[in-house]
Amino acid sequence: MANRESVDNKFGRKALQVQDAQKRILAYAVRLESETVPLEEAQGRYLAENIAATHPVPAFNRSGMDGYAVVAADTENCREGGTVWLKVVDNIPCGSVPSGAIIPGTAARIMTGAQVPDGADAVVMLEATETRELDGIPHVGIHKPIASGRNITPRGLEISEGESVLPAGRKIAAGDIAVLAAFGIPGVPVIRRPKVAVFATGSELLDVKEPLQPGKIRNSNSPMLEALVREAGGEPVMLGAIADDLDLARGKVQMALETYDLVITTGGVSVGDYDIMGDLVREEAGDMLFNKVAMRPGSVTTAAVRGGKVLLAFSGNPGACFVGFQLFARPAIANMQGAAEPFLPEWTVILGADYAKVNNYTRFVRARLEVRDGSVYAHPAVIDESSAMVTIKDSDCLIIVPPEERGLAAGTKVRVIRLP
Ligand SMILES: Nc1nc2c(c(=O)[nH]1)N[C@H]1C(S)=C(S)[C@@H](COP(=O)(O)OP(=O)(O)OC[C@H]3O[C@@H](n4cnc5c(N)ncnc54)[C@H](O)[C@@H]3O)O[C@H]1N2
Ligand code: MOO
Ligand SMILES: [Mg+2]
Repeated sequence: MANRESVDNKFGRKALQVQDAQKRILAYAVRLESETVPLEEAQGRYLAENIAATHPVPAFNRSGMDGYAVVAADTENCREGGTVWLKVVDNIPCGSVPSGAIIPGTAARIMTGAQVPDGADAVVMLEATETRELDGIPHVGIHKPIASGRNITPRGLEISEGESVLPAGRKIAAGDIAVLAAFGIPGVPVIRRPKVAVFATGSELLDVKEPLQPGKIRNSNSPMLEALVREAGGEPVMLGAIADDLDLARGKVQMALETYDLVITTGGVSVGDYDIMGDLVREEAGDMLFNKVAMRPGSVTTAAVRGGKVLLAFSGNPGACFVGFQLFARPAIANMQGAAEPFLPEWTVILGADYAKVNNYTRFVRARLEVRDGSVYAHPAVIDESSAMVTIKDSDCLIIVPPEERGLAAGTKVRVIRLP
């Protein structure tokens, strides 16, 4: 009788919608602690705190040209084609400060990026000037009037002191690095990378170094997951592959959940005789978040929580494992790093070829994006089965095919998840 019940339980899975499954995971895959990393190691990390400008940018009125800082009103007098001669009273290379203010009738030679002296309100570029000495004193000749403000970037134009510039949860890219450097932040507060344990189950699995044997395959999912974890900002901890043995898997899962922040497995989540991961999660039903999702591939994706840690058990089928990672593990790893937006971006694009498969579950079809005549097309992979491995490498998006569709014609607008 007990046996009968467990069989019913195994087959009678209730499918959750993808978004509900994601919500359940994110409720447990929460932000980790922060740490400080050197600026040169901050790229790709997520900011732990809001960063405010420590000074205005620019911090002083800055010359945008090599030339002469002048009082613009002085140049009015050359409107009729004449030349105005101004006494050069200062020389301001970049990195220096003016020795005094500019008064009408005087000018300062100034280089791009240097601080504009008080009193000056325009910089005339060198090419529009001539120089000569009058009574042994250098003078600059200007032939055309210049408007007040020309070639000067005023203090605080880009940002004022104290203004918020980088919000917490932002993924640090090159432009952010520039901002952090400019504001003198050599140690950047970021959320630590989650340690993500990965192991595969399957008595058919060989290591990459082993020769192929009859009936066996090399474990390609583990190295793929390792790369995906790293791409998502996690620190992969590779725990190898184990045979389809329930006790072995139980021990491994327990150790991994105690030691690491997140555990990902691949294989053995369906209803087959050796699908031990499914059995393992069902053993302690209270911990299960779900064991079926209304999606293809990866409908058998299973998730559990133990001691506050999340276990994501993906299908062994490579396509399902890949899609499962993108939909569930990537947002979990991003959320644990405090990402403001843990989900991959969705775009609306044009379907590049007919897609005839119909399904009562939402399909996530691996596809390749192409820009043609300024429009973006998504071309579904010819072989997109859950079990197909080789075409994963050709996909840079997943087309979302809703369940009610009766097949989609080329030219239809479709939503895609843009892969990194
Ligand atoms: N009677 C039913 N059979 C199956 C169902 C079902 O609902 N009823 N679901 C099918 C679907 S859908 C999928 S997806 C798979 C899920 O299989 P498992 O998650 O149990 O994975 P395995 O049985 O371990 O392996 C499936 C397939 O993938 C290969 N594999 C496994 N691990 C790896 C790895 N690390 N690297 C590369 N390839 C791997 C394995 O050799 C199998 O070919 O179940 C269907 N069956
Ligand atoms: O879970 Mo399976 O991948 O739907 O084909
Ligand atoms: Mg199986």
